[in-house]
Amino acid sequence: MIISRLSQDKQLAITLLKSQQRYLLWTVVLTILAAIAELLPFLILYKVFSAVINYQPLTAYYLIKLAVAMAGVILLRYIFYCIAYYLSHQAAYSILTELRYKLVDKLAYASLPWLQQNPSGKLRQTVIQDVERIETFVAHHTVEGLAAIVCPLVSSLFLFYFDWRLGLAALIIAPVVMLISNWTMRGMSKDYDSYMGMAAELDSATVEYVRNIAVMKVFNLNVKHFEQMRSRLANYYQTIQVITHKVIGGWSVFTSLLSANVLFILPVGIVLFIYGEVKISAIALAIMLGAGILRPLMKVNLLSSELTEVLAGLRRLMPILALKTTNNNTTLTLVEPISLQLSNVSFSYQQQQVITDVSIVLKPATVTVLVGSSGSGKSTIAQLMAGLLIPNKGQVMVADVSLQQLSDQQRSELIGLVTQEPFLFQGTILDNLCFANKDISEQQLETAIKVAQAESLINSLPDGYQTMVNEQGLKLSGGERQRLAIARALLMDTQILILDEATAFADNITQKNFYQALRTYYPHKTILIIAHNSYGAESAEQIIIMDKGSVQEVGQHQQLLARNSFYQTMWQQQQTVMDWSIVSQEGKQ
Ligand SMILES: Nc1ncnc2c1ncn2[C@@H]1O[C@H](COP(=O)(O)OP(=O)(O)OP(=O)(O)O)[C@@H](O)[C@H]1O
Repeated sequence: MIISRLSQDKQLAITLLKSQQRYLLWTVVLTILAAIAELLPFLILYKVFSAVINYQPLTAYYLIKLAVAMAGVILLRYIFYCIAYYLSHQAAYSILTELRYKLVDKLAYASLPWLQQNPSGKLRQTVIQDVERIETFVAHHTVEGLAAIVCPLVSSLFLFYFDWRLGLAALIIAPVVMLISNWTMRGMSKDYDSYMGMAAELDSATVEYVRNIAVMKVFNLNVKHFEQMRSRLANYYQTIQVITHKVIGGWSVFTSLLSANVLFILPVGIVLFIYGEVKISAIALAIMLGAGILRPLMKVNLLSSELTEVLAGLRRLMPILALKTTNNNTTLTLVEPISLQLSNVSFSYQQQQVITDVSIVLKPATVTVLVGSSGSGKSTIAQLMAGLLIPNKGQVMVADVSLQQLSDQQRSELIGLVTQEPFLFQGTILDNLCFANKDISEQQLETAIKVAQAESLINSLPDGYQTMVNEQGLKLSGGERQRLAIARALLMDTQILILDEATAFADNITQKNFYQALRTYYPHKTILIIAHNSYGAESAEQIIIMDKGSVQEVGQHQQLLARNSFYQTMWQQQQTVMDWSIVSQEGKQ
C-alpha cells in the first residue's frame, strides 16, 4: 500500500536496498552503536573536568583508569565504524554488480532504433556514472548519513536528560536552520534533473568532438566551430550559474548558523549558574556537546542533494530496465531449404519513410546482389532482413515463418550480417574471429580466412592469430577490419549471409575473386551482397536495383543490361575503369 504510493524511482531504490537488507540492517545497528560510542569520550572528559573543579584528588590510578576507558571507547567506535563500512561496501558492490548486469543484459536486447535514439554518451552516463553514484551513496552515506543524524540525536537526548534547559538552548536554533535549508533547496530536484540532463548532453557532445578531432584538425577548426559543443557548454555554464545564484545566499546563512547555538548555550548556562541551578562543569559539557550538535546537518543537507542526484539517476535507469527482453528460448523447426523473404515491407526512421512496399525473395543457396544510388535504402533493407529493424508494415519471413517469431538465438544462428563499419573487440585476432562460435576446426578457420582474403594480413602479423587488436580495431585499417569481420561471419556458419558494402576494401579483381571463393567454398549459403558496383554480379542469380526506398527492377545481369538504364550506366562506367586499369597494367610492363 505504502510502496504503491511511492514514485517509481523510490520504489526502485527500495527494491535495490531490500536485496541487501541483511548487510544494511547490520550497518545501521553498528553505526548507531558507533554514534553512541562517539558520545562517551565527552562524558569521560566531563568527569575529569568535574573532579578538577570540585578539587577532588586525582590519583594516578584513577587517571590511568579514565585513559584506558577513553582509549577503549575510541577503539570501540573505530571497530563499529570499520565493520559498518565493510558491510555497507559489500551491499553497495552487490547492488552495483547486480544493476550493471541487468542493464547490460537489457541493452543487449534493445532494438537498433532505440539505441540510435539514445546516444552512447547518455547510455554511458547511466550505466557507469548513475550506477556508480548509487554505489558511492550506499557504501559511504548509509554510514556517514546515518551517523550525521544519530550523533546529534544522541547528544541532544543526553543534553535534555542532563538538563533540559541547556538541551533547549543547544537546539533552539535548529528549526530556523532547517527552515533556511529547506528554503534554499526548494525546487532543487527540478534543477538537478536539468543539470544532469545538461551534463549528459555535454558528455555526448564531448565524445563526438574527441572522436572527430582528426576531422577538425584537417579543417583547422577548434571547439568554437563545433556548434553542438559550444552551445552545450554555454547551456551547462548557464545552468550552473542559475543554480549557484539560487543557492548561494541561503547556503551562506545556513552554514553560519550551524555553530551559532553557542550564543544561546552560554548566556542560558551563565544565568542558570548564577541562580545555582547548574555547575560550571555542566556548562562546559553543554558547550562541548552543543557547539557541534548542528554541524552534522551540513552533511545531511549535502546528502539530501546527493540523494536528489541518485534518484534522478534511478529515473534514467528505468527506461533501460523497462526494456523487454525476449524470453522466447524455443527453437522453431524450419522447413529446409530456407528462403528469406520481404513481403510488402515499409519502414520509417521516426517520421521519415525510407522503405516503401518492398518485396524481395532470397532463394536458398543463391547469390543476390543489391545495388542502387546512395541513400536508396540498401543498408536499411540489410538490417530489416537481419531482424535488427522491425518493419512498420509487411513481413520478413524465413521459411514461411515470421522472423519476429524466432528467438534471438535462432535468428543469429540463421542470419549473419557484416556491416559497413565492423566493430572488433579488444583482444586477439583469434578471439575476434571465434567471438560468436568458439567451436571451430582449424580447417574451418583456414577456409574462412582464405575466402575473406585475410590470409596475407594474418601472415604479416608478428603474432599471427594471437596479435592483440585494440578496442574498435584501431590499429587495423578499415579494409583489414572488414576482412576479419567477413571471416568472423563466415565462421558463424549461418545459412544466410548479408554483406553490406563489406567488400569496399577490395579492388574489382579482388572483389570478383571473393565472390567466386564464396561460391566455391560455401555453395549452400544464401547470400545477399550490397554493393556500390556490380563487379562479379554477372553470375548472381538475381540483381535487385533499389531507388528511393523501392525496388526499381529485378533481373539477371544480361536482362538488366538490356533494359535498365541505371544498371547500363553503372556497368559502362565500370568497364571504362577496368579498361583503364588493364591499360595501366600493360603500360607498367
Ligand atoms: N538511423 C537513421 N535515422 C534516420 N534516418 C536514417 C537512419 N539511417 C538511415 N537513414 C536514412 O534512410 C535513408 C536510407 O539510408 P540507407 O543507409 O539505408 O541507404 P543506403 O542505400 O544504404 O545508402 P549508402 O549506399 O550511402 O550506404 C537515407 O535517407 C538515410 O538518410
